[in-house]
Amino acid sequence: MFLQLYCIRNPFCFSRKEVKIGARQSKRHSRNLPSELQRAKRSRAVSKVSEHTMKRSGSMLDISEDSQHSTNIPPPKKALEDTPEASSMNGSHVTLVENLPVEKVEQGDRVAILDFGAQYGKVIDRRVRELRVQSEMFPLSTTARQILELGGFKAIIISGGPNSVYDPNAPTIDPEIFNCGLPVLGICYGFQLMNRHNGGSVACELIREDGACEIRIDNSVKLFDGLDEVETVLLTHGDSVSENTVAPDFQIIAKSGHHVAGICNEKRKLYGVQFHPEVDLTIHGSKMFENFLFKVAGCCGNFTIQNREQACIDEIRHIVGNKKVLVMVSGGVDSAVCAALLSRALGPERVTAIHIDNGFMRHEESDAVEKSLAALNLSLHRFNFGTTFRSSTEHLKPYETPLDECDDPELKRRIIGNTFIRVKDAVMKELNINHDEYYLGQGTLRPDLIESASALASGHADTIKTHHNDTHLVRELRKEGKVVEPLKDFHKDEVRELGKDLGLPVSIVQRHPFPGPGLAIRILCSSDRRPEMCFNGPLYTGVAAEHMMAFTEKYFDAALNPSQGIYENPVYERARQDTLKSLSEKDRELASQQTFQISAHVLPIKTVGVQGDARSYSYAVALSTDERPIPWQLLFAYASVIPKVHHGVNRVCYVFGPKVEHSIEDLTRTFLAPHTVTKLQMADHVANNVLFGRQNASNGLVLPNVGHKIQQMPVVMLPIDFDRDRNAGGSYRHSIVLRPFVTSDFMTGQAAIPGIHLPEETLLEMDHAIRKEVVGISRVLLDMTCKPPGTTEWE
Ligand SMILES: Nc1ncnc2c1ncn2[C@@H]1O[C@H](COP(=O)(O)OP(=O)(O)OP(=O)(O)O)[C@@H](O)[C@H]1O
Ligand SMILES: O=c1[nH]c(=O)c2[nH+]cn([C@@H]3O[C@H](COP(=O)(O)O)[C@@H](O)[C@H]3O)c2[nH]1
Ligand SMILES: NC(=O)CC[C@H](N)C(=O)O
Ligand SMILES: [Mg+2]
Repeated sequence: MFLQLYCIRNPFCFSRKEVKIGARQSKRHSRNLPSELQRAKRSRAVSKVSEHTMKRSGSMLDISEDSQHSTNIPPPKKALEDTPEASSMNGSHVTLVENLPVEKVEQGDRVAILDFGAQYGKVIDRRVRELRVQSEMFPLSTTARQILELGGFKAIIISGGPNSVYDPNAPTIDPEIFNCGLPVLGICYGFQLMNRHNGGSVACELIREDGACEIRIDNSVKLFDGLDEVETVLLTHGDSVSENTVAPDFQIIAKSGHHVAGICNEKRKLYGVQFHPEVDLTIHGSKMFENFLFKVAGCCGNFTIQNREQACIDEIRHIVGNKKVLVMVSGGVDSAVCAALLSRALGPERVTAIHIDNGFMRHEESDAVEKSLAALNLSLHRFNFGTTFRSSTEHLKPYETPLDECDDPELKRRIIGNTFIRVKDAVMKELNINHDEYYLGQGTLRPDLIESASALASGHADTIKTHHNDTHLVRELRKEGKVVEPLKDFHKDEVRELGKDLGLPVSIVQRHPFPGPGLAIRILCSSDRRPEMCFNGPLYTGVAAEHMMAFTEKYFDAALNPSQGIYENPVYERARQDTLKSLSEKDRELASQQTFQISAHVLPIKTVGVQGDARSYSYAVALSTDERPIPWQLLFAYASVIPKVHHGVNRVCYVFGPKVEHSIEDLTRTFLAPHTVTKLQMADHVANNVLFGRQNASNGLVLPNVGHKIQQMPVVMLPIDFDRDRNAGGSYRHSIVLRPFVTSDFMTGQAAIPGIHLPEETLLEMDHAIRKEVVGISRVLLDMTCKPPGTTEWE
């Protein structure tokens, strides 16, 4: 089939290309849980409570700026019974200090995890424990001797990390780890360390890989026993090992294109994988851990998992003693579960809940939150501090930019997080709460801490973004021992399970998350009308945008037109293969009768992403086409491939409507002004009404409620007018990005694909309804990016 592709960004418009596209075979398997674990899951007997009935009493408080409500609540609930037979996972803690304050444990097999600052270090720990093997996380400086002296360890797992092993200052490992006789599994950075320390080398390559990819494996080795020859795995790396840089005495056991994706020395029981078996996007990751733990390391899986609910309650009682807790509740599942646990542990009379409307909530969100939390029987006070948040500044900076003049996403986050704490202090004063008698309760989860690079989660992680519940002021409070966060070792799916066990209503437990900083981060601000585009990265150091587009052209040539001669280069060949594989038979057939015209524009905005366990802040690409039906398979294939070859790009979107004709050279000046927030509130409201089937479609039909098919849908505002009159002055219009997202734990995930995860008509209706009902909208876009390389949120 032939495709005509335009890649356009001022003034480097590409010529028309005629190109060929092939077919995709994609395969998904469900995880193979070991039968023991499945039995454990089935037999999980956790005490249930019936839903509370709401009793309201109490007075209105009078301290907020706009409005406030107070709901004082009912009699203590029966404390949760111990359920020794219950088997839910026990959380673990990272050993933070460098000199191993770990007790010798006599019974059971254990696995040591060396933490090199991975985003997924605690996910490794979780997978091991799910297989009923105890695991312990250690700092990267831990030596083989220390591990052997502690005793009981049957294997070592080395995590990924944000660094490059060849950097002079990169964290390194005790080489004896590879000679101490214990089986070792190195993951990503851990694999790269293993290869380098055993005589191989690692280099930064032209093509990086972020997202789910198909690799070929040698399933005759123990690690891959029982798996298919082609497996879907998550890769996220810029450094690679190639065939001729593998350590001597190691065999290649997996390949991703021309990159080596796995090595082993079976005799020494050393295995290294470039991909991440611990995350959901590696379809058979659990099976690989099972093979490593049981077939390679000989663990017996006899670890008894403690009742996690009871562990949380014990922790709360231990920290709080006979004092009280002021718990911050957003209406989301984490804080609701946290509040329910506090209430069980301490009795509701010792728990006060506050909900703060920071001015960046969704349309009428705080009303809905108050109603939904009624089911929790809490003493709930609601306050509105919109004006305070908007004018708040970062107190650590010498210059003070108020939030509503900020365009730096990290600065916005820090201001918002610290303002939450200052506002909480004002609320305590108003409620006559004595600081000495109260702890602060927060529904902080593992991903919040890991993404904020908290020492509570890892010693060496990169800051992807500062979550509002882990800013400087929160950390100060933690140091004083004034914070209680019982869910800090949980992931979202585990919190939901716990919430269900606690008897919380489905409406709360299954609610889509909403970030604390809310719409403030989802509005991409711009103080500059004419942004400079500057690509910094391995490929673009010191090189201007036109070079990037020239590279794009070359890449698209390589991907789609193999007959032009430059394609012996394995990088281009891999890119071409990836694109070809991503097309279904049907699309290929359709494509063979048609000519596609797709434009690619690099947008002059950067957003936060997570690549190779590190933060990225890179450009977004917008694809558009006049082809109908919309060639989704092809568009999603580009979305996966473009960031691999353009290290300056971490997101790819589709622009609904006609093909974008002009390059985007200027931005709509945008700040967090009230009318801007209202505009996004409206767009978000309209999009969610369509998603949850609450609104008639433009053709009069009621679309089905499909909200449960995805886990979240950030609705984001871009300071871009795609079709503005180029002779006029600046535009006031914005565009809206829809980010429907499919995930279980939010550590990794994928963009919802029209026709697979969500009906296409739902998305088309969202586009139509937003443009019809919200004034000043240019275009609606669909984010097609996996996490990694993009995050769930845009900012
Ligand atoms: N508007 C708010 N008022 C009071 N506390 C808040 C607010 N927003 C967030 N928080 C606090 O920050 C914590 C982290 O927020 P986060 O959004 O991750 O969790 P959540 O809102 O409880 O659940 P979800 O992730 O499902 O939205 C919350 O558990 C809560 O303690
Ligand atoms: O309470 C929060 N405070 C924050 O600062 C924050 N940032 C991201 N999120 C939510 O976390 C999940 C993962 O988001 P990302 O993929 O964008 O990192 C998604 O569900 C996000 O909505 C936040 N929640
Ligand atoms: N996820 C990782 O461990 C990444 C390792 C290294 N930083 C890379 O990009 O290759
Ligand atoms: Mg939330």
